[in-house]
Amino acid sequence: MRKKYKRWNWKHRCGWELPGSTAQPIRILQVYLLPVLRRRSRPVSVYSDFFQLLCGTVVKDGVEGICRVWILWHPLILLYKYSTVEAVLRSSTNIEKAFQYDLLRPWLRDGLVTSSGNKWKTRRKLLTPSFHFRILDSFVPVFNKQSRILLKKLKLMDGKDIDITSMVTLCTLDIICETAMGVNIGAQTDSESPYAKALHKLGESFMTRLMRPWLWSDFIYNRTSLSKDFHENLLIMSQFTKKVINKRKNELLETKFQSSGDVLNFKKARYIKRSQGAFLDLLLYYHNEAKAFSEEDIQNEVDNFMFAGHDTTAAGISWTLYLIGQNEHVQEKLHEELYNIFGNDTERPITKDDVRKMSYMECVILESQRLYPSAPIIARNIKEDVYVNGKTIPVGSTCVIFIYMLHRDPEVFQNPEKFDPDRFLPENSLGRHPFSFIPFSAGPRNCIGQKFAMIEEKIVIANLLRHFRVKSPQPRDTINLVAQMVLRADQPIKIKFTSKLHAKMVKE
Ligand code: HEM
Repeated sequence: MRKKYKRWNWKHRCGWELPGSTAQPIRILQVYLLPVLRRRSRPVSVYSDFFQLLCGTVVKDGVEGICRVWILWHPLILLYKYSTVEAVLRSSTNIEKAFQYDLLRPWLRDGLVTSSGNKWKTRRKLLTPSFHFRILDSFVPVFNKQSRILLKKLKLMDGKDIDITSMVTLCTLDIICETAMGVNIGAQTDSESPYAKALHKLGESFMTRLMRPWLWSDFIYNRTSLSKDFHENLLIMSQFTKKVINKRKNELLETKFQSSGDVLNFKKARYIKRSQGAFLDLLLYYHNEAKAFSEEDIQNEVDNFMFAGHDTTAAGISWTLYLIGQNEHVQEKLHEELYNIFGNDTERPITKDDVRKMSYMECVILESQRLYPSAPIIARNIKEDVYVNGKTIPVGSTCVIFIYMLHRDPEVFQNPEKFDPDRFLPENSLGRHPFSFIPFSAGPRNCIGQKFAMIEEKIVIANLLRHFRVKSPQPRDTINLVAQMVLRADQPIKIKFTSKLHAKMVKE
């Protein structure tokens, strides 16, 4: 008991010593908690106010990249400069996710996103080969196929303002289902897909709970209708993944028995070389041959890929298209790059070599991730004291890596609000600190899917720009941001797609 008190006292003393404002809890109450309790405003606008409050607090009260915020009795330490961020992310001890991630546990269980300690280390080592470049290359046809379905749908809406995020999300969902599980759920063509709906609702329920601290207690939450809905959707989702896993397992076992020569040579490399739904196949290899994964473990990891791998890329693609539609000269340069690769051929599927040639496209995607990082905030539970700029961040506190503000550090990115993809040209990136731009996080717990995401984004955007010119009618300063599971706008992002042929005729 005394030990616990001492630790509590130490944490609070350190909390008070770190830069921050004493008036801040009152602002949180005013801006966030009371409106949510009174239910007077749309939740999304309250979340947006809260996000702005956090950004404002950091600017006003933070010192040298650290800002302490009290959430009730718990100090939250916001870090937003490369020097402070590096101290936490580089550590091999401070790899445990913050307690807020525990709210995801009923969904993600002990998968890669939420696990910690030795379990996480072993899993990460086993799963890294799933993102081998050969496997990623084998996904290129899926990226092409699904982005062409999106293209066809957009062609039917030529010249109209379209809510881009919802359409792109269905496309990236189809992509992750096909690449992670080897099944096409056809979410783009069947808007009633029960799996897609359940996944979407799970995300919403999680956010609703996260933003209401009184629901963090299981005792209270389990008595609400929100929890009932959450568990109903969870059941739909897990039944679906279970079915897919069993089917694929039986298929692989059958192939194995048919060609008995393979049984003895059932090596990982062969699996990687042959697999179609590679993530699942590799997991099944670990299950069948190496006995390293139970069926439940496989399901956990598939659910984790589904969670981490589609909203993030959808946000990335949507914000990039939005920014392209706002910047005519950037769009011009992109069209030129695509013309140099494909000429006038708009139909040929994109190959892995084409992807490597899209160097300006890469700068555009990275600059979009700088301004609108899909994951604007991540958090760690501090397991070992961290010393930064002569200050101590004590064991037991929660560190928030504020990626959104980190990417706006004027000492690193001059005129930070300006959209300027040239910042990422090799000559302009020289000497930039590696922790000053981290859309995929950094250090041992960085994003395992970052190469996957970059290839996917390039192919989807390129396939659209080979056919369309894009225009974004909403100016940037009219869009408020909301940090939900990914960074979103508080209103649908509209984009007008005009087929190039049509655009040319209008010009003439
Ligand atoms: C633009 C797209 C993406 C962005 C910006 C992104 C960003 C991130 C970030 C910031 C983290 C660290 C999260 C944390 O510390 O809490 C992360 C982790 C992770 N991401 Fe991504 N991600 C993207 C796409 C993907 C894709 C496509 C996949 C899978 C196919 C994926 C799988 C994962 C997994 C499994 C983790 C947990 C890794 C670990 O803890 O070892 N991500 N991602």
